[in-house]
Amino acid sequence: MDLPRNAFKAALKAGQRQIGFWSTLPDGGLVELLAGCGYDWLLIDSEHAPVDPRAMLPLMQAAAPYPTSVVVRPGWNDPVEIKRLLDAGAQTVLVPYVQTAEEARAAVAAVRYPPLGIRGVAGTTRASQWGAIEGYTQQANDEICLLVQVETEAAARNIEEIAAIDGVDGIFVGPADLAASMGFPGETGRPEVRAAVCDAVRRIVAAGKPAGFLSADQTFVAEVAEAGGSFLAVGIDSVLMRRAAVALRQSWD
Ligand SMILES: O=C(O)C(=O)C[C@H](O)[C@@H](O)CO
Repeated sequence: MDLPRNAFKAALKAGQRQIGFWSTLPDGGLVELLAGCGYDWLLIDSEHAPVDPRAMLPLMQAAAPYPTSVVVRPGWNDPVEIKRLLDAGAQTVLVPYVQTAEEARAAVAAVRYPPLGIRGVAGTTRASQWGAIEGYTQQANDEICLLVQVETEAAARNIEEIAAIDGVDGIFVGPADLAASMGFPGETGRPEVRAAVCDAVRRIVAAGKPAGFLSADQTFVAEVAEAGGSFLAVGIDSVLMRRAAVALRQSWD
């Protein structure tokens, strides 16, 4: 059996825009539904969702039959958590709250086997199809895609240094945390925040790395696309569900 090719990593490298969706409600049926909706990538969140690596596994399995690339977000830049997600079969990881080149380097080390990194080597895991993928340990680094999240003013100041780290395959700008760090918690729509996000995206692209973003506000996503953003999550399950449910109820007032 061959190591599955990481279509998302290849698309980013080729400069192809990837439209994604954000999954925060940890239910296999819902993830399966979303995986079949035609998005290029589906983020399964564990930073802000009650999902540990054990709970992540059935969610990844639910998405696996569909032509969407699964991106998992661990709770933190933690090599132990990242290792367990990779062993469970994740190939693309979005690491939150990376603020410096040193933290980016640590994230790279967490996803790579030695001698390039510190990922622990297991004899057999789901990632290697329980050993059916010959040479998994030798090839795995090539197909793992590491995305890091820049989401504070300090991190934004360090974009060029973070982008220069070999092994960082893309940089995602988190608008909610960036807004909070700028002193505007909960106000991602403010002009200052939008300008800061677009400036970060332009600098990431100028530094030679793909830039990512998430918003349920399509105008904001369009601004970020115009600034050069290429992996763009355009919706969040909980937001979509609540908006639709409230609108339906209101249609009966
Ligand atoms: O800072 C952000 O924005 C993100 O990191 C994304 C959020 O975590 C996501 O849950 C949407 O609010």
